[in-house]
Amino acid sequence: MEEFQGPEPRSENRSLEFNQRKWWISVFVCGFLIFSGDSLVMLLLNFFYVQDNRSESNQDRQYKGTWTQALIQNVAFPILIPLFFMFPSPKPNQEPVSDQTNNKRPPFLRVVLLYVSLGVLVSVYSKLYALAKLYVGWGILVSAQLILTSLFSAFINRVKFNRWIILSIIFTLAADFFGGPEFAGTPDEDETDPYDFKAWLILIFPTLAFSLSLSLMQLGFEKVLVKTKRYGNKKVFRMVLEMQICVSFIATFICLVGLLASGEFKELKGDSERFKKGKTYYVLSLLGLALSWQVWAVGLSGLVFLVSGVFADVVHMCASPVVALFVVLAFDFMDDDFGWQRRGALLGSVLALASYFYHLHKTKKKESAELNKRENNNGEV
Ligand SMILES: Nc1nc2[nH]cnc2c(=O)[nH]1
Repeated sequence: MEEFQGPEPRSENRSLEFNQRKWWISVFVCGFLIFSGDSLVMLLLNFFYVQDNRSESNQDRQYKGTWTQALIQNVAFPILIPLFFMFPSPKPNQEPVSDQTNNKRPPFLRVVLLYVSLGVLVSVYSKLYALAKLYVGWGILVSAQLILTSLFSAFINRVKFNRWIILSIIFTLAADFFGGPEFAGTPDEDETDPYDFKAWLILIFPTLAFSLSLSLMQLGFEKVLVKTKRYGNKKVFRMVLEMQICVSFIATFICLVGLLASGEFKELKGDSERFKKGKTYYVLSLLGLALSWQVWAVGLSGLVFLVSGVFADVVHMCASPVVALFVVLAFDFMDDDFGWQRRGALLGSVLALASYFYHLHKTKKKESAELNKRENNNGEV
């Protein structure tokens, strides 16, 4: 799972210890990025929708502006380019490409195919997430996302589920269901018909695309990117930034085409003029949103790379009660408080994370014990 393999048998133990420490730090940093990204995005989204006066608009207009939001979710990827060059890259593997893989398709084509598929999935979930959030049913359905991620991970990534992971998933589902933050974009009067097939598709497709993208990302790191010559058959963090930049580039392109083709770009001027705090704040809030989405996305792909898609989704969903707390503190929404239900959800998040971390701790300990055993056996020979 990690990027570094100590070559000398004698120093293998110390190298493993060092790598594990580095790995734990990376996991905590990525987790922090997800929590920060989730919180900043929700605070800024609420600010945006409050300033945009949605509740006073007609129902039809309340569901607009979703291509813009989808574009904002992906467009700030260029800020990652300098970071990409700062991260070290291993020496490229000099072996001929055909020796590295039995697959007939050359690695370069597989990488392009991976990024294009992920770019399409990300654009689909960005657009539909922006739209689905405006439906009341979203709060109920978003929990299903983790179940889908688990199913995809079991079938596509062959992830094995033990009792600690299952316990973590159950606590996460409860935390997300009861601890979700208030969202100012939801129309006051929901007119969606429970039998409206289109509304169900709008709610189901972003969860499907999001869950599938996590599994595909994990598959990409483990089976495609490690096989490219550039990374010399190693897993390095640079891959996370490369994937994020390339996938966001494709998703940005698709969202831009959507924005132009739908004619939504014509509404931007009116939107900025209607913004209660004025045009400058309109631009600043979109800029802040775009940067926060990148913070979130790097944390998310980082955890997929370091652990798995399921773990990344668990951490993302466990952030809900914390985000709800920040929203309660920052806004004065009617009937929005941090009551016993949300406190319980926060406890659920803590237990979910504790359970998954305990599983990871046990896995790492087992790795060290196995190495010790191997070294002892070698010493005896
Ligand atoms: N579908 C989906 N899209 C997202 N975009 C950001 N967060 C989410 C999420 O939880 N689900």
